Amino acid sequence: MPKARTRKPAGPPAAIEASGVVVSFGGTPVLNKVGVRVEYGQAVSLVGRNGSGKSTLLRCIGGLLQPDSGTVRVAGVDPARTGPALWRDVVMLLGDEAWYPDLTVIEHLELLRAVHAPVPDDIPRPADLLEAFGLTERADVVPAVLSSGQRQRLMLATALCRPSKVLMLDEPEQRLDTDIRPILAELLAERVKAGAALLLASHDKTLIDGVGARVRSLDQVSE
Ligand SMILES: Nc1ncnc2c1ncn2[C@@H]1O[C@H](COP(=O)(O)OP(=O)(O)OP(=O)(O)O)[C@@H](O)[C@H]1O
Repeated sequence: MPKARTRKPAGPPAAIEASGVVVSFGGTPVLNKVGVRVEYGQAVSLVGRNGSGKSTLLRCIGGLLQPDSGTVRVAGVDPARTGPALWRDVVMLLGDEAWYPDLTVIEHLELLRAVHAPVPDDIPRPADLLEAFGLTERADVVPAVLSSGQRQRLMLATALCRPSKVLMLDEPEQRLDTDIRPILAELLAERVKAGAALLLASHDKTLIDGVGARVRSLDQVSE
């Protein structure tokens, strides 16, 4: 009698898994069967020339864009079809800024911490994050009066002041002075060390090396 084939039990789902992703805009292909996988405790950076589809892939993984075909899973679920429970553990900085015009810089961080309470001790406190990002002097102003680089720093502080298991950041180094980049890398590396999955779209060597990211090129797959 033939032996019954034993199937290897499936392990826990990856933090991020995209496979065979196809996206076209107006008939022009942008992503042609692209995939990426990020485990918890890992960092991956998407690289590729301008227009190679890095932001488009991030938007698919963030559930903001439905691919023409292919599979996207975040923590094992389809991000386009899931409820709020998944998003509580996910930080996405995909380019769109959104502020409460009547809340100060530090109040934005305090609000996020209150929503995510109880916040574990390994998550940096608002005052420490403002200091790390050089915003201490700006703690009590509203975002509208910040420079664009200061708003980018605040955006990053909001991403890091709350617990998360998955972080997706599109060019987080944009508009940052070079002296802030190693600080950002260190803060992100701490999150990865604590078990979070980090998916970047970035060519910044300080950031890629600082977080120990594996590089995933989108050029190779589109050529
Ligand atoms: N909503 C849209 N409608 C039409 N075309 C789009 C749309 N979004 C992106 N594209 C096109 O898809 C291609 C990939 O864009 P995407 O922003 O994903 O590239 P990228 O690799 O992130 O580029 P960059 O390095 O310049 O940030 C580009 O040609 C862009 O013009």
